[in-house]
Amino acid sequence: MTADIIDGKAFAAGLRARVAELVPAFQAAAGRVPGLAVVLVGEDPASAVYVRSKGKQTRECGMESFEHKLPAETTQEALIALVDQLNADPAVDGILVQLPLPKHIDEQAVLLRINPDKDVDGFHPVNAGRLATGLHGFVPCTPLGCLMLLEDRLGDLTGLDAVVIGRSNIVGKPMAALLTRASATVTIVHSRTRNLPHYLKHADIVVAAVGRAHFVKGEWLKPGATVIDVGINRTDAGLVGDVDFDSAASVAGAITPVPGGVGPMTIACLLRNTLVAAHRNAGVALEKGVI
Ligand SMILES: Nc1nc(=O)c2c([nH]1)NC[C@@H]1CN(c3ccc(C(=O)N[C@@H](CCC(=O)O)C(=O)O)cc3)C=[N+]21
Repeated sequence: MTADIIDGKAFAAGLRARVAELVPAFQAAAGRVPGLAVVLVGEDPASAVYVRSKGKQTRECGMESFEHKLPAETTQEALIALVDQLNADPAVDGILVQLPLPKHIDEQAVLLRINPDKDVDGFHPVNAGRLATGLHGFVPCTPLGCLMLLEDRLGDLTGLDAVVIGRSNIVGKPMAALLTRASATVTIVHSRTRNLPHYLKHADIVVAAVGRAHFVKGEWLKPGATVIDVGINRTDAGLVGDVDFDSAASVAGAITPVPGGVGPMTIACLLRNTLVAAHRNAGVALEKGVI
């Protein structure tokens, strides 16, 4: 193995510490701490683990966590009524409705109901539009975390060739928008791309978000590439990414592990977005670039 391991877990801990440092000044100015509401519908065990860990890390940063656990048979109307209640609650700065939702609920209808200024996931079309047009808004946490790791490793990304594998609204598309904003040259490839290795051969940066275990092979990579693995695939061998780690690590210059790479950054960026939301919602200034 020749690649450096990008320690997302350590970077995320540092980001959470910076969030925690900024909470007291907000509290002094606003007379309250930032609040994050997390809504979980149903009993999916993996989702329950994430929600617990979000609540714990929110409190550890000195912010308030409001956890709403609803039964799997909750109606869309009842869920939307809860979103309305959270939209109207001045103690709630950020709202996260854990995905996926049960089949009988229209996910888009629920996400559309969240006040875009409390949409710390950045999933509302208004925030997708703000990102696409260069306005202030909320950027989805996973791609934001990936960008932070890339800039920490590479500094200025101007002119670098970046390939994003995957075109989801949650990762691929916002990742491409962020890299474009950072002046990288961006290619999006996906399941229907012909000759995917052809595109990877020139990529200085690869972000893999395909949802298929061990999909990206080391032999496809440009030597020295920086590889960000967004995959979380549960296999018999445990949690693995979308990148074939062993072969990739012998070609790449740097690579994120799974676990301990992008996953912890997602939650840290959620707390970061909640802190930013609180400042905006309360009209308290936050120094530019401080977080
Ligand atoms: N509205 C919404 N927003 C989300 O941000 C959201 C969601 N729904 N639904 C599910 C996905 C998944 N997700 C992860 C967060 C942290 C880790 C994480 O910390 N992973 C650890 C390992 C955790 C483990 O061992 O299972 C790691 O990679 O090191 C993973 C995945 C957020 N999601």
